[in-house]
Amino acid sequence: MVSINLRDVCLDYPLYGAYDFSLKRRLLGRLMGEASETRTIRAIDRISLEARAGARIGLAGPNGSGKSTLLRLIAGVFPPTGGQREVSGNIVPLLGLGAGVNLDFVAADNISLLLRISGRKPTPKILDEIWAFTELEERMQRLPLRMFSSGMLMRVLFATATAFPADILLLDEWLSVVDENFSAKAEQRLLKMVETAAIVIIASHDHTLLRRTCSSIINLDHGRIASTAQLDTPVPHHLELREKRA
Ligand SMILES: Nc1ncnc2c1ncn2[C@@H]1O[C@H](COP(=O)(O)OP(=O)(O)OP(=O)(O)O)[C@@H](O)[C@H]1O
Repeated sequence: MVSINLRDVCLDYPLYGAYDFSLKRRLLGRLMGEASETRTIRAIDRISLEARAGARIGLAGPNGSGKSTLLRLIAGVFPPTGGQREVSGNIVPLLGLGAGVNLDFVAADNISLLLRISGRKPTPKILDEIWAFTELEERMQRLPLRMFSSGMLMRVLFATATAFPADILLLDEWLSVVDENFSAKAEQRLLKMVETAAIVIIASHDHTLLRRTCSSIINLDHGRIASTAQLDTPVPHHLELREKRA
């Protein structure tokens, strides 16, 4: 059964020596037995959340309130520092351009790697289908991702992430970099995934988008749940994906 169960999860980002940029001082400090200064920032603070099939959850809250971090935590990109995370079902995380790729590897190898990470076998047929969806030149498959523009990179990542249906779809900022032609095609594919996914969680500053799309909205503040609003069942298919974030 598809489900997400978070119990009192916390996530601390380590800020290694963020306040001391002197390597010499840090090395000397270590030699002299000073306790190493690893400060942390608590991005998620004891959040509990349950979601079952059919859930459409919006994450709202000001900049830095923890929306992206919570999505990454659900996706398994970061293990929680504390609390428990139980997730059943395959996750498609559309979280951002950097997630999970090695810019020095060629595009084809990155695609294979991403497929393997999500438990899929990168057969030549699947690789061809993914590349066809990107509409990029054939030769670019053999170029390192470092040489791709952000729009091209977005195409590759989007085509790969959405090649298979999702049980759990996680959406953070996305699609705004891609040009109009690709965006329409991507939007169609994504709408289909939103329709068919058992659980969808969307982080956004756009309250109208969240109200139209979600059945509940969780407001985050300083990494905590400040409030949760239950909404009437949203009107389906009205997801405007070309939002720009504040
Ligand atoms: N890689 C990181 N290293 C250290 N701190 C981080 C990192 N990423 C985020 N943070 C901190 O974690 C907190 C939550 O950030 P997060 O990006 O999850 O917020 P957000 O609600 O998604 O913000 P926004 O609306 O601006 O995208 C912030 O205080 C931020 O500074």
